[in-house]
Amino acid sequence: MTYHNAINPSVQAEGAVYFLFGATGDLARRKLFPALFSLYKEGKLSENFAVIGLARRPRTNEQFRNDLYQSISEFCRYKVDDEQLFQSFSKHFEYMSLDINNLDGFKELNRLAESLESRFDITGNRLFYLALAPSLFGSVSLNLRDGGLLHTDGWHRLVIEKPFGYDLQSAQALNEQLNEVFKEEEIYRIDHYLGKEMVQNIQVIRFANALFEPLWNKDHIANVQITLSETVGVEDRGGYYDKSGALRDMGQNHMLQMLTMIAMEPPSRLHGEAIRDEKVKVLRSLRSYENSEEVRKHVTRGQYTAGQVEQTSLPGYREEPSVNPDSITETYFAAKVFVDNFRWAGVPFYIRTGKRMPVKTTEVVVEFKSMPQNVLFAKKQDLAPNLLVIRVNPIEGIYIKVNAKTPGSDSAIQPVAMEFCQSCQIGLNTPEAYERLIYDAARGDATYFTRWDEVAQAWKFVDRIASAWQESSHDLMHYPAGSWGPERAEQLLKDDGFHWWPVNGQEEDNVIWVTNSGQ
Ligand SMILES: NC(=O)C1=CN([C@@H]2O[C@H](COP(=O)(O)OP(=O)(O)OC[C@H]3O[C@@H](n4cnc5c(N)ncnc54)[C@H](OP(=O)(O)O)[C@@H]3O)[C@@H](O)[C@H]2O)C=CC1
Ligand SMILES: O=C1O[C@H](COP(=O)(O)O)[C@@H](O)[C@H](O)[C@H]1O
Repeated sequence: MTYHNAINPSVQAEGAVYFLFGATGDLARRKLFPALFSLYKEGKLSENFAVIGLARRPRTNEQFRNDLYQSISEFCRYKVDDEQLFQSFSKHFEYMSLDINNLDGFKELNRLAESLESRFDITGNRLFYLALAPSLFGSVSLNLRDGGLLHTDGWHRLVIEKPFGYDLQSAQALNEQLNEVFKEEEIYRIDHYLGKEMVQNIQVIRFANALFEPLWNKDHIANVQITLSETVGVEDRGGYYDKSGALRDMGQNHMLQMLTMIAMEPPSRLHGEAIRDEKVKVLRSLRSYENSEEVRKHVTRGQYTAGQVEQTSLPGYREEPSVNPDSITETYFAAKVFVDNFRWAGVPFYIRTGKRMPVKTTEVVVEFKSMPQNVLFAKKQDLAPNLLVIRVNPIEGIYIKVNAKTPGSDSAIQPVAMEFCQSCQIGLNTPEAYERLIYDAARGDATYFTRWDEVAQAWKFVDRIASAWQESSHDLMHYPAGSWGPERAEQLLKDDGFHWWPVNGQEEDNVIWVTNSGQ
């Protein structure tokens, strides 16, 4: 079963020129070059492709290909052990120094693209990847049009990075700018979490298992917990992050997108648009907090102070060199969210994300409602609820927690966690999110990119919280680096009789593990 646009997953992407704006930047180096190399190595790129790296600083083609080599050696999941393979890959790469405000430069770029199209037998398909600050997106698209780069017979696609705006209003303005040049179906808005193996697997786990789907509703599910914790701090990204904060950086996009994957209805057809239609319905059903008091009741925010992670002493957020020393930006938030539809009425979705947490992990815990107390269990032992845990990162896999008789005892009951650890499989080398997403964009499959109406709905929800926070910062809590965030975030669940389940293998002592991980 596939949820792609009926595209054969084994096909090669059509020939195209990839215009990589921001080719000297961090994203290109750490993610995009390695992703292109993996696709090439796996035969997913045909020989009819060319990549033009674009940025202001001067680089010869030789220097650029050297950068490419360094980046792949350091960050790619495949080793560059075959020199001949790298040579045949890198000959598709050229570099041009271009300031995106220089229209004449775009005309020259068009000439370079035409010559590469003729050299590599490419029929006019052009993919423009903007690994640039979002403030440059509008100018680039206008100059692509005015520089004549869209006058070819093939398709034209624009891939853009996050963040898509700062709030609904700025996102709308950006979208209007892009729409002057590109149609919605030509715009591919990246949310790299949608390219992650286990995020895509959520649909299969849900819709391909009779064990789960019939129970996937308010009658059987007590709550859902989504955790995206990071050990890293803000480091040198303060210029961006201090204006953004955790809510905009992770909440508006990755967290709400994961929530939609958990909460959406089955799509009516196996088609990308049908899936995106269902996701946007979830976003429309999010209960908007009525006033600032409601926001404060349901959402907790925090900022890290100095502390320790893995025995290393770390500075507080305000001591980071790239951050304003009086900053009130949140590096953590946790929220209780409701999806007001028939399926989910009354079920809390608890979401949390933070920097400088004790572990790096992305996990979804689905907690099922408890069984009624049963006379069979004479000792009146509390039964642990069943859990389905979807592990997205760093371990990829799932486990379910059930109750079973403690071996050898008369009636004692013990939780048993049965795990399928996908990333522990020997020889399994899961594709990186960016590989899937570049490959999908090259094949015209926008399923795992965010559509404008999804982005707009997500901003509506987030703007309500952000505007309440703007009124006063007295609810900003502090937490030491290396902790799980403010105590108030625990209370959010305690008030409802729940608690955050331990993540990332930090399970309770009394659980029996049955796992394929070999541990
Ligand atoms: N880095 C990451 O892990 C992630 C990044 N992103 C997003 O990706 C985008 C790029 O991020 P990142 O690579 O980290 O940023 P960097 O600051 O590392 O790179 C920015 C790039 O833009 C180029 N550039 C800047 N101004 C111009 C201009 N006027 N004309 C032409 N090129 C220009 C720079 O090159 P030069 O100075 O030579 O012109 C450089 O190549 C951002 O939107 C970011 O939010 C999203 C998720 C993760
Ligand atoms: O988009 C972003 O994501 C990263 C975390 O991504 P992951 O794939 O490593 O989980 C986060 O560090 C960054 O602040 C944010 O902009």
